[in-house]
Amino acid sequence: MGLQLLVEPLFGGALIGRGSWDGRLLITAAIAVLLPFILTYIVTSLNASWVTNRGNGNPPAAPYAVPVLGNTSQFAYDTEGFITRTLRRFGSVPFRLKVGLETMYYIPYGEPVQAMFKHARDLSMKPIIIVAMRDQFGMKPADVAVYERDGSGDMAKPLEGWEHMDPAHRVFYHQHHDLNAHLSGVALGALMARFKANYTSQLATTDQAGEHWTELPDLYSFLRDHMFRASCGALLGERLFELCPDFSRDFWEFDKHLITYLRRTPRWMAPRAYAARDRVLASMKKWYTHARSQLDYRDPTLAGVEYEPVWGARLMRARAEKFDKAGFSLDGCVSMDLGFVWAGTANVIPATLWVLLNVLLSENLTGRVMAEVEECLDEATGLFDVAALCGKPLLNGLYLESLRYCAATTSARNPVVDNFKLCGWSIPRDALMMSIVWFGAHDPNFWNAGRILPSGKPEHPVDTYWAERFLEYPDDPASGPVRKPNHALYTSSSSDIRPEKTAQDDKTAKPISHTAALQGHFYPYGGGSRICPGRHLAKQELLVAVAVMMREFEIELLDPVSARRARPDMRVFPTGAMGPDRKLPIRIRRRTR
Ligand code: HEM
Repeated sequence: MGLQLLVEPLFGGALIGRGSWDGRLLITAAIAVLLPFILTYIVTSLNASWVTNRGNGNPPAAPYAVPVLGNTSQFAYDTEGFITRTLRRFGSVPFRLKVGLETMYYIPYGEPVQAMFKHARDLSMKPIIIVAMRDQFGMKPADVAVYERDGSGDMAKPLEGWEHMDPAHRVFYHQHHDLNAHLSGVALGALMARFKANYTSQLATTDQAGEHWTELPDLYSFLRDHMFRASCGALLGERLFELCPDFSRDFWEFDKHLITYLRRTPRWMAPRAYAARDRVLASMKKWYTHARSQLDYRDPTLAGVEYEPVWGARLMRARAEKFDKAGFSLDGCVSMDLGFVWAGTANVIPATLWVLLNVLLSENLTGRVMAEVEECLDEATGLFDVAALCGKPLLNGLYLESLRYCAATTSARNPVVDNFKLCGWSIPRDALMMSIVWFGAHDPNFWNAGRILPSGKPEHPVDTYWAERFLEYPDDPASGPVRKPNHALYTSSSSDIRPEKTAQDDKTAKPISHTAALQGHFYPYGGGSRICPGRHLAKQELLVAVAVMMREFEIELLDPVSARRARPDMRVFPTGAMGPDRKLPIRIRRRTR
């Protein structure tokens, strides 16, 4: 009877009701076709429950219905829905996924992901970096082999058994070291100063906006193109855009197709996607060839020079030298640096959009943001003081909420030791472990979602952007990012909650983002010793980008109803921070001062 209920909607109740021979034959055929899937699902579900209750050993496998394919199609084509459902089933128990011919281990938010970040010494990022280089950035097999050869880890001391490896071949270590050294301290200050100067001068001189209102088709494209140019100019130098004027257009076309590359869609099925990647790689190659022909990165007069226009940041010279010594081909170097440009821009720019959009959507927020921003302007230079911006409570809150709202970044590791244990579960050596920040960042039971409305629904559900979510206001016990157990705090009858905060309130607010408070629910930059090396740059760029945009222009959304409905574009989930799912037409004019 159960099976009949299942096949009826598929094969037509009328036919079955008639009781004809044809109908019965069809039912029998349908049962014969579906039975293996149903049985597979039942067996894998029972097994999952049994292993989960056992509480140790190899983590349970997520149930599936299709024998050989396992979870492949759900994971590849409905990642968000599938992982949400599976997390509901397993709670904080890590689980196995059968994707393609590989097994991966999904690490839930909370305690398990914190444990993963803590065990840096026993874990590596090698497999995921190789996958990204090969599938995303088009690295060829000979160059992938340079990566594969290195099992020495990314710490200064090589892993056991790798002590005698040629130090020049330790690509993971050099990359990790150079990124951390050149994206912090003095180098970060120099990078940021260039970003700020580039971006401020671009916005001051753009002919897309003047003293009269001009309509533009999309706020995101406007922001994206200026931020991208300023950021790439600061990192790779101004020659890049002189040599490749279409670099920005080609890059974002490439970025749009990222999910296609990650799904390993064959080239013949997605020729436009691969053509876009070919174009952006060709541009990077042109720049690389030019830089090599113009300036020897070993030139002793360049030592200590943070920036020159040919190679850009000192980091780029350091990378080129290490890549050459490791044995990468020119194409290999190009893929490496396309990866770096992508990491350096493709998350921070969408994250900036959500701050800007939400500020523009609310008069109250616009006023409060302008109040903070004005206090950070250095009148003498006409430029913003980055440290002052980073210290402003509301701006911090907007930045954090934006990452919570739009980031679907992945942290992946694999054990490099036998018998690796995570919260009591055994993960085999070399197995791929992964965790996506989105799920913890959207857990409705964890985050403060504001007051409970008379309808019983929260005022600021986790799938909406709430400017004050990360802020703790001393006179508002219902504030702060984590939902408190005292339900009465959030009921709308609680008269001491003022619906709208003021600039004065913001001065007293404290942004809360430390790991202990957020209990493994918020890791947009990953964590542990392999946390994103560009996180400081990202935060500073985002705040400067918003401040300069708000100070330079008056911007009005032409269709605020549609803009209010804009959500992260889930079609690209989980490739990183997601931009909006629609165009955001605006009118814009320069502020008169
Ligand atoms: C909002 C912006 C950003 C987000 C959300 C983000 C997120 C991440 C995440 C999740 C990782 C993996 C970390 C882990 O597995 O624990 C990562 C790695 C990385 N990020 Fe970022 N990132 C951002 C901005 C930047 C910027 C501005 C740069 C550089 C200019 C950058 C450069 C990198 C690099 C090079 C890696 C790989 C590190 C390695 O190989 O060890 N990121 N990022």
